[in-house]
Amino acid sequence: SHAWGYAADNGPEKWCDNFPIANGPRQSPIDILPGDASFDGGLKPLSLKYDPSTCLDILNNGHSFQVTFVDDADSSTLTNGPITGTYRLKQFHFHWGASDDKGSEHTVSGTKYPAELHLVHWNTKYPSFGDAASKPDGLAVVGVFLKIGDKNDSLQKLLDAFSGIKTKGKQTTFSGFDPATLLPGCLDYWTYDGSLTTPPLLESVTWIVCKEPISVSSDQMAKFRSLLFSAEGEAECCMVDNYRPPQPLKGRPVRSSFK
Ligand SMILES: CCN[C@H]1CN(CCOCC)S(=O)(=O)c2sc(S(N)(=O)=O)cc21
Ligand SMILES: [Zn+2]
Repeated sequence: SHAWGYAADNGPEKWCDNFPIANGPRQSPIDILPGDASFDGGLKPLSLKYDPSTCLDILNNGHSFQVTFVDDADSSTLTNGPITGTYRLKQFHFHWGASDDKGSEHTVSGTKYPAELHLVHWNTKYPSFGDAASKPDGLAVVGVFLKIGDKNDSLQKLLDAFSGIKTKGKQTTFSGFDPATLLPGCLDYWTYDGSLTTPPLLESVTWIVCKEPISVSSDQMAKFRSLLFSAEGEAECCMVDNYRPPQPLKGRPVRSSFK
C-alpha cells in the first residue's frame, strides 16, 4: 500500500516506487564535507524568534514525534540567515537510531550523530504552509545534531510528555515550550538547497544545519526509543532508525556561515 515507513519493505530504498522525486536533483539529507563547503561572507546570522505561547501540541505521527505551533501570525519566525523574507515555525521533530552510533540524517564527513532535530519553517510569501511546501523556496528547516553527553533539561520536558503519545496517532496538548532552548549556543551553520527527507520528498527546503550539536544523555536517547511506530492494538514496533541516509549531492554547492 502507499504506507511508507523505515522498514525493509517500505523504507528509503523503496520510496522511489511511489515518489520518483526520491532520485531528483536536490534530495536530502546529504553528507556534509566541511572541506568542500565554501565560506560565504554574505550569509547573515540566523534570526530565530520563538514565542512559547504559540506551542500547541505534541503528536506521534507514526514516523516521528512532533511539536506543532500556531502559525497564523509572525509570532515564531526565522529571518535572515541564507533566506530572504519571513518564515514561520510550523513544527519541530526528530530522527534517531536504534543505538547511539546512528540516527542523524545529515552526516559530517561520514560521522553519524545519535539524533537530529528539525525545526520546520514556511515562507510567508505563500498563503499557507501546504502551499509553501511545494515551492522551491517554500520551506526552511534548521537542523541541529544531538551528541551524547550531559542530560538536556529542555529535551526532558518533551520526554516527560511521551506517556501520552506512545502510539501512532496519539496527541496531547503541550504548551509553553520554548524551542529556542533546544538551540546550540553557537549558530554557525552550513546551508544548501534540498528536500523533505520523508515522503513526499518535495524539493522545497532551504537547509540550515548547525555546526554545533546540543547534548542528550544516553538514558534520554533510550527514552526516544520507547515510542512506537505502531498504533494502539497493533503488534508493537519500536520507533527507531527513522532516518533517511545521505543522498547524492549532484553538484550542489554547500556554503558555510563561518570560516
Ligand atoms: C512524516 C511526514 N513528514 C513531512 C511532513 N511535512 C511535509 C508534508 O507537507 C505536504 C503538504 S513537513 O513539511 O512538516 C515535513 S518537514 C520534514 S523534514 N524531515 O525534511 O524536516 C518532513 C516532513
Ligand atoms: Zn525531519
